[in-house]
Order: sequence, then structure tokens, then C-alpha cells
Amino acid sequence: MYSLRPAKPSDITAILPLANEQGARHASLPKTTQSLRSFIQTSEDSFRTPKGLTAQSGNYFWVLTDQDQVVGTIAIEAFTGQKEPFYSYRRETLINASYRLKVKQSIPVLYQSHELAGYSQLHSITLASEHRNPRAIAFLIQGILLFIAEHASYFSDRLLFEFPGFKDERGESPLWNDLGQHFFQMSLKEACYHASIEDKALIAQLMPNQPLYENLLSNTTQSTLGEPQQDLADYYQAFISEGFRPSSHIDIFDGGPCLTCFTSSLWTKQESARTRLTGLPENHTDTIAMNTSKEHPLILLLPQHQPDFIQPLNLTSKEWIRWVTLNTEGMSEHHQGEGVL
Ligand SMILES: NC(=[NH2+])NCCC[C@H](N)C(=O)O
Repeated sequence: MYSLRPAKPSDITAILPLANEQGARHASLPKTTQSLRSFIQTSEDSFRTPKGLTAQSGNYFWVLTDQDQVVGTIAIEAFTGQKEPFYSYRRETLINASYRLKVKQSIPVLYQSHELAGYSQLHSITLASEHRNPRAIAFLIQGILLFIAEHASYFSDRLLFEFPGFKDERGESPLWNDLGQHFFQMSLKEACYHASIEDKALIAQLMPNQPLYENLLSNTTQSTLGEPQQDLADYYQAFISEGFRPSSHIDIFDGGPCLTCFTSSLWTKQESARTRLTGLPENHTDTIAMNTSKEHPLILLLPQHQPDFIQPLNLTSKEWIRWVTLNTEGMSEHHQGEGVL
């Protein structure tokens, strides 16, 4: 049975192998015991934020468990770009035209941008390989959105997820090979590691910050900019089903789409309901249910027709829960890539 709860220091041994799995991206999840310890400390402080006080710098780190074993992770940074700028490329179109020569070209140009600062960002998604199935993927993403829906005042009115970008048959990013590599002189994976939440100054120091004409990049790069990594279709679908859409921004390293959504229009926000424990209808489909505690949240996946599965919430009949139907629409059971987003 799957559940989501805040990560604790005692989870570190179980998180380390997930964080260090060979992945194309490995964006922001810390990879050492020491850095995980301080990430978990920040997270514990964030969950504790007293009511009425919004934590602009909150970073909430969750583990997905199956029968009490840690099998995945996900995190929410409450507001991007608080301590350091938040980097992406904005794509704009320029028209270059000569009336006399009858040449008219519309050329997409990439501008370094900090516009996605102030969003709440989902990040650090990992799933152990045996759990890369639609139910776990949908639960991981929807569960966290249910928490955001319940505690909306601690988060931005806009959400962001930097989806991993297109990779070629060798698993390499055409944009990275055309661009970032020349400035960082290292692999995408190493650059992601260095530029993770802990040392972002590197992006400002090394990435070119002048506008870039896309037609100077290779044909493969041009035709795949803004495309999601192909073997992560179920994760992509989970975001699309919630109302996330590609914005005019792309990831500064691998060109993946920056998916954004207004918090108020999330499917999970609109479809979820609050009820007393006794008011929970018999679940004819898989259902996500959580207590409404900010400090000690617990989010459960109740398999259909199994109302007793709610017991771990340890609630009295008068307490509130928020619940929503699990949405796996449009997902299929194919290979789920590295599972490290
Ligand atoms: N694939 C990557 N790691 N890209 C770098 C993303 C950096 C991120 N937008 C930030 O400013 O924190």
C-alpha cells in the first residue's frame, strides 16, 4: 500500500540509492548523506511553519513508501528564486525581412530569463524501478498537489515543473551537446549535479547570457527543443491531466519544457473534497486521502473498495480529511525510463 509522508533523517540510507541511480538528469535531489541531512532539516522546518506565517523559502521533501519501505521521493520548493535567481530560456520569435530581396524569415531566439521566479516548483522526483507504474506515478504527483490544494496559503498561485528534455539514442541531450557543453566542459549529468540547488551561481558564471539564434544550432536540436524526454510519457501525462502546459520557457541545460499551471485550476484542487472521516464515500475507484495536518501530513492511496485502508491516518470520526480520485487516464504500462526526473 502506497503512502506519502515527510522525509525523516532515518530515511537517508533508503534515499541514497534512489538519489544516485544512473539518471539522465538528477536535477536537484542531494546525493550525499550530509547534503540530504540538511535538505531534510530544511524540510522539517518547512512543515512546522506556524499558521498565519508563510514560509517564502519552504522546501518540503517527501518519501513515497510501500509497506513502510521508501520507494520514491518528491519535493516542493514553495517559491523559486528566493535566495538566488531562477534560470531558464524564454523562446521568442524575431522576424528578419528584406522587402527588396523578398526574404522573410521568422527566427526563434533564446533569451536567458528569470521570469519563472516566484513559482512553486515540484522537483526531486525519483521512483524505484519496480514501482514505475501508472498508479505510483499518478499518486506521487497528485498526492503532493492535494497537499498544496489543502495548504494553498503556503504556496504560490502558480506551479512549475521543469520536465526533462529530449534525449537522442545514446541518451544525450542535443541542446547540451550543442551549447552548454562548450561552456561547462563536462557532461550534462555533472553540470546538473554542480548546478543543483546548492550551487547555482555556476549557471550565471558559465552559461552564455546573450540571446541565441536557434537557427545556428544543429537541426536535431532545433527540431527537439521544448520536447519532453520520450520514455517518461506517463509522468508527462500526469502533469497534463492536472492542467500543466508547456510555457514559453525551456530548461537552460537540456531544453526540456517548463510546465506551468495556475494552482487554482489544478484538476486535483477542483475535484478534491473535504469531509469528516465518517463522510468518506465507499471508494469504487482508487482514492487518495490525507489528513489536513500541515506539520504531520500523511497521504494514502486507498485501493478501490478498501475503506479500512484509511486506518493509518489514525483519525477520530470528527476530524477532517481531503480526498480525490486517483487519475491514471491516458497513461500506459510502458517502460518508464530512468525514473529520476
Ligand atoms: N537540467 C537542469 N539541471 N537544469 C538547470 C535548471 C536550473 C533551474 N532552473 C534553477 O535555476 O535552479
